Amino acid sequence: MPRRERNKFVKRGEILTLRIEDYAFGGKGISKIRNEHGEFVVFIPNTLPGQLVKAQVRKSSKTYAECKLLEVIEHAENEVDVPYQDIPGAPYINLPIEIQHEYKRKSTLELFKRIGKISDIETKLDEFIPSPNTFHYRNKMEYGFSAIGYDRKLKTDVDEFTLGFKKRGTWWCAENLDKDSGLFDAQVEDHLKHIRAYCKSTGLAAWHAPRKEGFFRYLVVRKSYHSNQLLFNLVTTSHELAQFDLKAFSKYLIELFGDRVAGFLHTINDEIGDRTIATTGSIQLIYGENKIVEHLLGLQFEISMKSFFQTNPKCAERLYAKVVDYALEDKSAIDNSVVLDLFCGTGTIGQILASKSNNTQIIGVDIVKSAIEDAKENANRNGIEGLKFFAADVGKFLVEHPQYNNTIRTIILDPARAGIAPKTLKKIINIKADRLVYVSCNPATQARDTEQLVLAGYKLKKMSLVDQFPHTSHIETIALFEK
Ligand SMILES: C[S@@+](CC[C@H](N)C(=O)[O-])C[C@H]1O[C@@H](n2cnc3c(N)ncnc32)[C@H](O)[C@@H]1O
Repeated sequence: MPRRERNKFVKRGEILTLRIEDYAFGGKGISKIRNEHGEFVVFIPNTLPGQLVKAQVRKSSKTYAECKLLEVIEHAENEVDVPYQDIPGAPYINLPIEIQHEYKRKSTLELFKRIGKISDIETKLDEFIPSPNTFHYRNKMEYGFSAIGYDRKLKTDVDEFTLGFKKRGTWWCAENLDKDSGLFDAQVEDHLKHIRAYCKSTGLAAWHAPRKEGFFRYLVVRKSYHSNQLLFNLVTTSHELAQFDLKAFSKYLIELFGDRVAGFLHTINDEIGDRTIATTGSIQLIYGENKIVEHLLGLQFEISMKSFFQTNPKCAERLYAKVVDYALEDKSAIDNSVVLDLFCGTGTIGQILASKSNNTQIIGVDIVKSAIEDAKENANRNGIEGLKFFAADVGKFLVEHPQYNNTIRTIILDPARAGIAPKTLKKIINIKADRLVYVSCNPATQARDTEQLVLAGYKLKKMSLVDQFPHTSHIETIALFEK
């Protein structure tokens, strides 16, 4: 057996000090190590060109290494101060938004060239759409309780009742959020330290991730930009629930936020894994309503805790307007036709499209039951007819409904970050629609699917990029494919 060649540049686990030279898709900074053996590429997520960073080698091959960021030692020249607490969810908040846009535009197009094999992708770019709000744009935040905190001065873990976010690169310890992060609601985040003090004063423990025990797990908050109201969901384990007064906690929330509190829910989650919290466990309404209402492009949408809803609703209006523009570009393929809205969530896109077309029947499919229930209620509330919603896996749904093959002209696709499963994509291709309007929150999976769609005879006609998530590496894309 050939001996594995020793890496001449880095060792696994080694801690390096690196200057970031370039930016790759997904927020990976690129650094290069040069020595007598040549040049070696190192990727470090959440870093920016110009920064000097300390990073630890996680994986390495003959040609490149992947590192974990430990610390930014020197900031880049183009970074500016902002009056917010820095959090792992906003690694680029110090970078002027125009520069963020440029990095996102360039790296996304490169991805479509490399993975999607679209060599002339620049000519397909229709528009780069910025978010109307650069700060305070999110409508949902998930704060975690932790029995292990982090002392920034001492640079070490400490036993401390914590409420905030996981420290970057760790799963066992968190950092308190003491003030506004600039991403969500300033009042909620300025009061988070008071909520933490209230919970701590009960004597019940915060979740201890290594031991997998504790009472308080998460606090999830949803906000409506239309009503300015808030919906709270406290996630705890069940063991010491008798010692926690849920009604008193809802009163405390009302003391802090007054009539902004639309409702308070309690979720029991005894699972030991740190999985998505708002969607697991049994959920119970303690106070007020279990939903909030958001307005988008003149339509109303009720959103429950478990349903997917675009995180930046003001920017989602721009995203949806573009999706509908692409769909309506060939109105003959929409009016008096059946349109599939696959991965439809709460049915937002289908409803907006139906409200702007004539005699169109929209078939919405999503795997989350509560999202489909919300979609049906929303369509009723908005008085839009001609919509049918199904709670099902898209792949299974298409097998069970062969009547759509060869009869559909337009399909809207908006899958989750993992993208469309290859078998499901084949079924979608088999429908033989003329046009696909494909929305994605993960261009890497969309670029992968683009190659398959082109092989199946589709052409990428144009695409737009939407900055739904300022200060992160994420970008939303809308691609129009035609036969
Ligand atoms: C990015 S969201 C799109 C939601 C919607 N278009 C909107 O803008 O509100 C992706 C949706 O895909 C759904 N989903 C994920 N996997 C699925 C599957 N295999 N079959 C059906 N729906 C799925 C999720 O529940 C989620 O609502």
